[in-house]
Amino acid sequence: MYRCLSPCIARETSHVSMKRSLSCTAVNRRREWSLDDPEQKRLYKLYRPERVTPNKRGLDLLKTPSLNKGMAFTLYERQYLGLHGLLPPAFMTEEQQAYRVITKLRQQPDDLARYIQLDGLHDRNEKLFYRVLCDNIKELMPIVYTPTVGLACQHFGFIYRNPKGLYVTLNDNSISKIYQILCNWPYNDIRAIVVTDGERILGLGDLGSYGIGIPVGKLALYVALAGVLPEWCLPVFIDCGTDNQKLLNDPFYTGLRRKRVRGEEYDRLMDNFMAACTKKYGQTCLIQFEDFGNRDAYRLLDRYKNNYCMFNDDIQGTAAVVVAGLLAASRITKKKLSDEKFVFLGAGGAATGIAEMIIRQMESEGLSTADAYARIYLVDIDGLITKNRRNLDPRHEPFAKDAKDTKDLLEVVKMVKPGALIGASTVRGAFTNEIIKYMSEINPRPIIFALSNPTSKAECTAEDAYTITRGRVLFASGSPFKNIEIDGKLYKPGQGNNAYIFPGVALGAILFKLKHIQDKIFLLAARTVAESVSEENFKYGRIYPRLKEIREISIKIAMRVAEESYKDGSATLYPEPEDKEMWIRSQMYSVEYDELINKTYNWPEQDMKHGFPVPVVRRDSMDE
Ligand SMILES: NC(=O)C1=CN([C@@H]2O[C@H](COP(=O)(O)OP(=O)(O)OC[C@H]3O[C@@H](n4cnc5c(N)ncnc54)[C@H](OP(=O)(O)O)[C@@H]3O)[C@@H](O)[C@H]2O)C=CC1
Ligand SMILES: CC(=O)C(=O)O
Ligand SMILES: [Mg+2]
Repeated sequence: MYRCLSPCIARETSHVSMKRSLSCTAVNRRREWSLDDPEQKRLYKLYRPERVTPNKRGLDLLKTPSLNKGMAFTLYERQYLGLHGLLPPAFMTEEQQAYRVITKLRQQPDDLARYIQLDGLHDRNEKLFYRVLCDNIKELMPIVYTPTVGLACQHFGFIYRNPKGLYVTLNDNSISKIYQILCNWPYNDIRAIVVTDGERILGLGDLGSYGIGIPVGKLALYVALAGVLPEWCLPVFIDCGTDNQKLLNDPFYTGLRRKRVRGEEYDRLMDNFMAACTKKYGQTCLIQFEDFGNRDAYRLLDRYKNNYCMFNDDIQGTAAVVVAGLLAASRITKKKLSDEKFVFLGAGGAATGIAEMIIRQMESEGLSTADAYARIYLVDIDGLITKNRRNLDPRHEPFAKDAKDTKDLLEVVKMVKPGALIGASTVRGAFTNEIIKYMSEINPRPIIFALSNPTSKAECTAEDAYTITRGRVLFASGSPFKNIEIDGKLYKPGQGNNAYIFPGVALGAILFKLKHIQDKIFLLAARTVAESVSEENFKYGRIYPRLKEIREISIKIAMRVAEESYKDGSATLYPEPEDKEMWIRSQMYSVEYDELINKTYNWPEQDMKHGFPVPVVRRDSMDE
């Protein structure tokens, strides 16, 4: 029985490093791992990974980022693996290397230079890249993710060095052609894809193929914030053209130089892509949709969500993180969500997704659906969404109000008197000082979320929100803001970003092999994040946990995903792990270098050349 399970759980690492990763760091604070414990030994044998010694040597090994350790290769490894003399004679531990990297990063002139340095490290030495990222998540998340990733995407043609994902274009519009492209990726056991067509990159609009930086950044967080193995991850850009004339004129542009295709041809490309991915990687390969334009985001989610293991992060992930923040805030305001009124600036994928999840939460608190809709006001580029509006999007219909048409946000806020004002509009500074002041006059603890990314698109700054309300605001922003001191009190603004949600949901979906991801999973994730907000966080006016806690939160989310998904039959990993936490932890990526040589293995004669073993794949003797 255990044997038949192994293909779905095999992973490329040594059992030595697995033992180390299980016993190391915060990952295992609650339960000490020991093979002396018969139950743990049983689980270890059940879930143990394949033992692989790399079949690479010499320069080839140094140029393989997943195996390269640079000057951390020991003398023994240098001799056995044909590296002797190829490296400077000194040795450096991974820790020393990480210190060298962070020191250099801090000396870079700006964030784009830091992004380029980290990108180069990612290309050369994967473990060290993740080690530095994990050890300095608060400092480096703004580099590999918003806001700097937005800047990197804008300059992508100029800074491009090495491919980090796959490009599927209109010229490959058949299942077999896309399948062939997938076969060109160096890893076969892909379990998670993040895909974009680049039409709405953060709040920066259509960046065409320069948008590939977003899937790359999101997947870096899969690894850093949820311990998903890098070799399971695949960033994909779907190139169907761009309507950004500046890019079409850009000599460095990396994508198809044509206007975006819409309609049937676009849909066929997306359908073929989904079919090719599942044909190659199986029905449980997770596909996260990221930064699609407004006209496609919801449409594609509705089209695929029941047939594939997929979700739209901007709609569902964002909804969950905002509801988490609102639930945490309700512990301070002492008001349930169903007691509040909400005004949204923006009515696109993010805002509508959030509004719909708030409705679900209000219903669970006992409010009728109609009453719940009545409490939410949406304002988009054409103003307040009212019943007078022609060609109303069916999704917006239940939110439309019997009210006067206006494009003036202050007027809407004065009319509604909301407890919470939420921005997902990409309009910098739309929450004017006057609006923030009014919010603080009508609420003892006004809730103001400026979610638009990157920082340059935020509806207001943290400084304005805290200063104008004299620190009473319950504030969150999509991109990070610096701490603020008012009247001698320190405020640490929280980041209302889907990065609290998607890594954990993905971890659960991947490890428990979900067929599809139901909406309720995101509400569970929201509650899990909200429960993780401590009184200590509140002390600094923050309604989200610290970024460095996300890895543990991801495990909790993954456990709840599993529990829920076994109940409704969407989890397909069998036998069902009894101890789900142990199973999750045992599968997570360790940033510590693996030992590349199996010292206990008795090398047979035919595997020896010049007195050294030729590294080959071997099963570890523990199984025998
Ligand atoms: N913090 C987080 O985790 C996340 C943040 N975001 C950010 O939220 C923003 C929006 O994302 P998303 O909803 O997916 O994008 P969409 O393009 O789907 O929606 C943008 C919305 O803003 C509206 N809008 C544009 N200009 C104005 C204006 N001048 N006044 C009022 N409304 C306006 C648009 O109206 P219309 O449709 O009429 O043009 C549309 O409803 C982005 O900046 C994105 O980076 C997104 C996901 C997660
Ligand atoms: C955070 C994110 O997903 C966005 O801004 O699009
Ligand atoms: Mg996004």
